[in-house]
Amino acid sequence: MIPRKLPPLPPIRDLIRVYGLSADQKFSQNFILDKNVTDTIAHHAKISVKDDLVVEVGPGPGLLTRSILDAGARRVVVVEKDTRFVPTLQQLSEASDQRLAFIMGDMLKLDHTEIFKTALSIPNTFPVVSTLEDNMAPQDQQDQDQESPQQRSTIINSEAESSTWPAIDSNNSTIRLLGNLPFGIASPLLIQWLKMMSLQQGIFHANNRVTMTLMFQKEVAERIVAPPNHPQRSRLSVMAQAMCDVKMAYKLPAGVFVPKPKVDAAVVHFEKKAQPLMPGSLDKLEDVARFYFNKRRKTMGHNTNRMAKAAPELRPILDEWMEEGKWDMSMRTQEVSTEQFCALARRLDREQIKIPLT
Ligand SMILES: C[S@@+](CC[C@H](N)C(=O)[O-])C[C@H]1O[C@@H](n2cnc3c(N)ncnc32)[C@H](O)[C@@H]1O
Repeated sequence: MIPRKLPPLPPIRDLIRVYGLSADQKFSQNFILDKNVTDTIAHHAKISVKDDLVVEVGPGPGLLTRSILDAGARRVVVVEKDTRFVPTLQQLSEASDQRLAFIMGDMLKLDHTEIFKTALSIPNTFPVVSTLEDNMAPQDQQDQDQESPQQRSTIINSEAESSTWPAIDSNNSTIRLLGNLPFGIASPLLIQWLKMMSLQQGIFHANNRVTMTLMFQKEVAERIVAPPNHPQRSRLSVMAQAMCDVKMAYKLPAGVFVPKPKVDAAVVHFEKKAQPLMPGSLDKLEDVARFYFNKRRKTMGHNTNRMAKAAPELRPILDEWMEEGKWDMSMRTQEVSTEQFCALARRLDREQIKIPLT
C-alpha cells in the first residue's frame, strides 16, 4: 500500500487571493511558501517514523505540515486557530492516508487531553515506513549523505506487514512539537510550555521524550540559546536552559516569509532534559531571574543585597547564601550559570516567600 501523493500546494498567487496574503495585511501572519525551507525545518526537528506523535501548532496553509508528512511522520496532530484554513487542512488530512488530524482551537487555551484524544483517532492502519537510512547498505549510505534533507525523506517498505504501531502512551512517548507562530505569541507559549514541563503536565507528562522546534524573531532566539557571559543572556535563557538543551537550528532572513516581515527569524530546537534543573515549578526561577536581570550589569553581591532590602524576610537566607560562598558575588548577572540560578530558586522555593518584582 503506497500512500497517495499529497495534493500540490496551490500556486502562491492563489494563496495570496484565497487567504488574503497581501500587502493590506488582512492576514497579519507571515507564511513560509518555500518547500526547501519547511523541509529543512522538519529535518532540524528530527522527525522520524519512530516518533509516537508530532504536534504542529499554527499550520496555516500547511507547507510545514507537508514537510512533516513527507519526512515520514505517522501520527500528526495540528492545532490551528483560524477557521479560514479548514479547507486546506481537510484536503491535507484526506490525502495523508489517515496520518493527520486537526484541531481548530487556540493553543494558548487548549487542554492537552484534546491532543491525545485526537491522536488516538488516527487509526493504526498505516503500513510500516522505513527511512532510507534504515534500509541502506553502507555504500548507499555514503551516497545518500550527499543528498538533501528532502531526498532523504521516507520510502515505503512494500514487504512490511501491517504496522505494530502502539497505542499512544501519554506517559512514555516520543513527541515532537513544531510551530511557526506569530512572533507575538511564540514567547508566551514557550513560557507556558516550559512551566508545563516543570509540572509534567499535558504532552510534557512524566517520561515523555519531548522536543520542540519553534520559530522566533531572531533576537528572541538568540536570547533563548545565550550561554552565560553572552550579551543576550536573559531570563528566557535561564528558564529555557533549566528545562531543555537548546540549540540555534536555522536562521531565516525576512525574505523567506510572505508577506515579508520587518525582522529576521530563527528556529530553535529544544530537547527536554531527562533531569530538569527546576522540577516542581518554574515560577520561583522566573521571579529570581526577573529580579536579577532587571539590573543585569550589577554584580550578584549588589543584586542580592538589593533583594534582601526589598524583602527583609529573605535577608537571613540571602546572608547565609552569600556567607556560604555559593556564588562569586563579584560576578555580573549575565555571567551566572543556569545551575547557579536554579540552586538559589530551589532554596527560596522552600520558604514560600514572595520574590520582589524589582
Ligand atoms: C506565522 S503563521 C505560520 C503558518 C505556517 N506554519 C507557515 O509556516 O507558513 C502562524 C499560524 O499560526 C496560527 N495561530 C496563531 N495563533 C494561534 C494560536 N494561539 N493557536 C493556534 N494557532 C495559532 C495562525 O492562524 C497562522 O496560521
